[in-house]
Order: sequence, then C-alpha cells, then structure tokens
Amino acid sequence: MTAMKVDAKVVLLGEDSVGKTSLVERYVNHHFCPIYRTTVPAEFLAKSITIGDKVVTLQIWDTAGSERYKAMSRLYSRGASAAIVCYDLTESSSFQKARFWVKELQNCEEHCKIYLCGTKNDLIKEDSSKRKVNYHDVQEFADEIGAQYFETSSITGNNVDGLFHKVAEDYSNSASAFMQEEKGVDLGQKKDSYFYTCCHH
Ligand SMILES: Nc1nc2c(ncn2[C@@H]2O[C@H](COP(=O)(O)OP(=O)(O)OP(=O)(O)O)[C@@H](O)[C@H]2O)c(=O)[nH]1
Repeated sequence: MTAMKVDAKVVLLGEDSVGKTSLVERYVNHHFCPIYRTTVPAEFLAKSITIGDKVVTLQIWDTAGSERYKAMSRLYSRGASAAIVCYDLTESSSFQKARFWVKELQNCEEHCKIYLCGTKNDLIKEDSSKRKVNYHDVQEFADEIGAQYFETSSITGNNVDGLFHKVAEDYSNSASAFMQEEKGVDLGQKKDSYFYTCCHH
C-alpha cells in the first residue's frame, strides 16, 4: 500500500531569542542546546509525520527574529501553509512582536494558518511570577484571529510534538478537503492506489 504524500511549508516567526530554533531542534532532533546562536537569515529542516493514510512532510523554515532581518523573514513566509508565531512567556515585548507578525501574515499570506506559541513554559512552571504574557490576553487574541495557541518548553519537550502534530493534522485535513473539492477524488476509496504530492513551495 502506498501512502499519500503531502508537503507543507511551515514558517516560524517571532522576536529574536524567543526560542524558535530551540523549538524546531527539539521537535526534529529531540535535542536542546542552551547556548544561544542567532539564526541568520533562516534555517531549514524537514520532518515527516504520518496522519491517518497520509505522510505529511513539514518543511520547516526557522527565520531570524532580529529587526535587521525582518524583510528576509517576510520573504521566507511567502507561500507558507502554516505559521508558528512565537513569543517568550517571560517577555511581554515579544508578544507585541507576535501581534506584528500576525498582522503581516494577514496582509500578505491570507491563506496561511496561524498558530500562536508561548515558549519557555518550564520557567513559568518553576516560578509563576515569571509569566509576563497573560493567558487570557492570548486567548482573546487567538479567538480574534482564529488561531490555536500552545505553551511549550523546548527543555522539557512539553507540548512541542502536540503543536507540530496539530499543524500536520490540520494541513492533512485541508489537503483532503482540497482534493475532494477540486479533483473529486474520494480518498477513502483511492488510498491504496493514489499517490499525490502537493507542493506549497
Ligand atoms: N528555559 C528555556 N530556555 C529556552 C527555551 N527555548 C529556548 N531557550 C533559550 O532561549 C535562548 C534563545 O533561543 P533560540 O532558540 O536560539 O531563539 P530564536 O528565537 O531562534 O532566536 P533568533 O535566532 O535570534 O531569532 C537560548 O539561550 C535558548 O537556550 C525553553 O523552552 N526554555
């Protein structure tokens, strides 16, 4: 039996040092590096995940958070199916920057599905007074923009797999819906023989 293959471009956006690289590194390589090395201008990693009868390959673009590379990060967002917009739960300014990136995506990539990700939740679990981004503010913002939100830790791995799994699952469902609408393909009946690669560059 041949599994159907779909590729999804996923971009990570957010202020510098919020933990974008660490999130990808934890998800793809099950590893955490405590040494900070700024990303310039972007890094690419891919990981495949099986969702039902499909193999979804997440093509993950980890962008630079620094102001200097804002224009580049914008370019890397082009054609993304999903964006994980990160902010550091212990830095309120990073949430303002997340709002900025959401606005950018809404203006330029209207079909891109947005996921909000509050990082470093291990620090909050250790000491709740370190939380500088209010949970209810995020919830309200997420409802307003129709996004899902996660709080993760790349140290403990908390919610990291769950976040990427959700991205892959949503993409897989939208790919099925697209194929059924556009091509009249019944995936349930054709899954043994039909091989499909959907490229969202
Ligand atoms: N406690 C804690 N520290 C983290 C976590 N994730 C990242 N860090 C630390 O935060 C710093 C920045 O992490 P990066 O992953 O490099 O951040 P980035 O968003 O990719 O940064 P840029 O490449 O400059 O945009 C590093 O010192 C990491 O070790 C986390 O989940 N918990």
